Amino acid sequence: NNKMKIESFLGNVALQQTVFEERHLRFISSLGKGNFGSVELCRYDPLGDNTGELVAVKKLQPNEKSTLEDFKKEVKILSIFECEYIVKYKGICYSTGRLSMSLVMEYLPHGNLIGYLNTYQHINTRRMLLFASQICKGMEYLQSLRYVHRDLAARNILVASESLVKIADFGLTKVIPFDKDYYRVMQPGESPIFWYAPESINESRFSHKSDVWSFGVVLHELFSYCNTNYNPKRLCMQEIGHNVHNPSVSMHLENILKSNWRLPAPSNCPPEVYGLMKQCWAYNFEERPCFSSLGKQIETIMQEERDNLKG
Ligand SMILES: C=CCCn1cc(-c2nc(Nc3ccc(C4CCNCC4)cc3)nc3[nH]ccc23)cn1
Repeated sequence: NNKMKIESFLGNVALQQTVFEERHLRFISSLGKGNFGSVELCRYDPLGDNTGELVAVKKLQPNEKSTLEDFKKEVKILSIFECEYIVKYKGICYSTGRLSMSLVMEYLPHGNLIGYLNTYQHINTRRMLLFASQICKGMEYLQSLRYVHRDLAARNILVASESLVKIADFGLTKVIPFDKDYYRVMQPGESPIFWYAPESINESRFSHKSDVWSFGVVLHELFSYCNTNYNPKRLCMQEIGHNVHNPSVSMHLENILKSNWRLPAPSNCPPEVYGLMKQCWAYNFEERPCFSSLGKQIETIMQEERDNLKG
């Protein structure tokens, strides 16, 4: 049993469990809800003089869907990542008494892409492509560690500055087993099916190529300025018919995708960018590009934008 204790201690040390003391975490405001929990803005102020740093704290809301085990997995996953395009892990906070814990992360001041693009409508194509290439690099990094995000969407992309975005919310992220190239989930739960690849809708099959499909939907959200009138759910429901209700929505969605309907090109979207989206939305996952190929194509389009601007 001592061996077990030593292993678990070393495990924690290896995880750099930077522990934040709850009594120094001052609540400031609520930032949003993610998978399995809510996120709050806090100041970690051990000196008590308001000189402490602002942090984003994700509190686990233990309920039937999410358990402490799921949350510990999310913490473990995020604590491993070292990538400028993935929201940074800072540590954890054990709550005294209550059998719960919180995940402490860097605070990104501009919120998620949806709020940001609704606020700043003047973002030009080059800036959009810069954001797209950063998300692509973050996804390439995830893939290099055999992780599938499973919930890539503009709501889960945070804005660090006017020239940097980061991927967040790894509540649904899974590691692909070494002997397969996909992950099958048993309990689909409340799935964001309008961001899902056909094989994820039909067979709950998730892979790097299903993340690529979702990346195409994020591109569509970006170039639609995350306008709620043209968001993926609304556009799909328009096509399916608003009188259709769960659970047959996924069946109808699968049918229109199979008959080759896709989200329409956003207005003023450069044709080569819509071409990228269409590549991501190949019905057969083997025909979809990988993130490194997408990254290179985006860089090329950015270069053409630069050349055009020079005229
Ligand atoms: C993404 C996934 C879903 C869960 N989630 C994560 C966060 C989050 N947010 C922020 N910053 C932030 C800054 C300003 C605003 C405001 C609010 C009022 N209206 C305008 C925008 C909102 C959020 N930093 C973070 N670091 C790590 C997580 C995180 C929030 N929700």
